[in-house]
Amino acid sequence: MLLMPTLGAMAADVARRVLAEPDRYALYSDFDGTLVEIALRPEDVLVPPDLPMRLARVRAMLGGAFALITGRSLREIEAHVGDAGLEASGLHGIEFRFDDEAARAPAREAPHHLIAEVVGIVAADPGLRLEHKGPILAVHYREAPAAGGRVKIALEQAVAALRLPYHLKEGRAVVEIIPNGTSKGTALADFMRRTPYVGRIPIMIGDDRADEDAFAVAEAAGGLGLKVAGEHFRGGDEPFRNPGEVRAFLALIAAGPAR
Ligand SMILES: O=P(O)(O)OC[C@H]1O[C@H](O[C@H]2O[C@H](CO)[C@@H](O)[C@H](O)[C@H]2O)[C@H](O)[C@@H](O)[C@@H]1O
Repeated sequence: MLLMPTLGAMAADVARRVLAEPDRYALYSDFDGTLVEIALRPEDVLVPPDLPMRLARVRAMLGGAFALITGRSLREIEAHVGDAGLEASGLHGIEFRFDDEAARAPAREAPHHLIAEVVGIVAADPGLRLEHKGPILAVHYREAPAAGGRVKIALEQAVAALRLPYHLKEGRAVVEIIPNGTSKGTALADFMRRTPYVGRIPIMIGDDRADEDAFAVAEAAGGLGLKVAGEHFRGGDEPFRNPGEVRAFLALIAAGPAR
């Protein structure tokens, strides 16, 4: 028998509404901290073996209107969940994969002088880790929690001194340097203009600061931003208490309406 966490009232209500009228809704989900539990290092995340199949079923239930919106690269996401037939945006709105077209070419690499500065900052502080994602540089301090404040200041100073069109986005024990112009909000807006997402009520699920940009776009369009509790959202009233509950919510939708 499959043991699933009990869903909170709000998540259960949203699942009921989606199952009653699947053609009215478009669902979007973040990956880390939302579909999978946070791990010490990005490469350590554990993906439940049935997750890719569940994601594909949710997509089928919603007539295709289900996409991942993540800060990871699409290559990384595929390494973890396969392609699961999913449409997705990676790198905070820089990359996309749609069914009807090849992945858009990733944006240019971060400039060499920025990379050199950031490599220096990371090398000076034991426990920091640089995740080089092409256009985006992410500095992780999960293994050196006390370094978070000074890392942010050092990265801010580097971007300002080099006068680059980049901004910082703080995440869960990470600070990312991201080219200006895209976010998870622009990614969600991009999906909302396309078939089959267009005209549907958007529901975004996420656990982090970057997801708030997508929540704002979803809510402005009459939809919902559903928070997952963790280091960032800690109000105690989040619709999801952990990624296990998100997976249970998706499993309910994947199973379809009770007959
Ligand atoms: O948008 P997401 O799918 O939530 O991705 C956000 C960032 O997630 C990854 O870092 C986070 O998860 C790691 C694994 O659990 C954890 O070790 C780290 O502390 C978290 O910040 C990923 O490495 C980043 O590239 C993503 O932007």
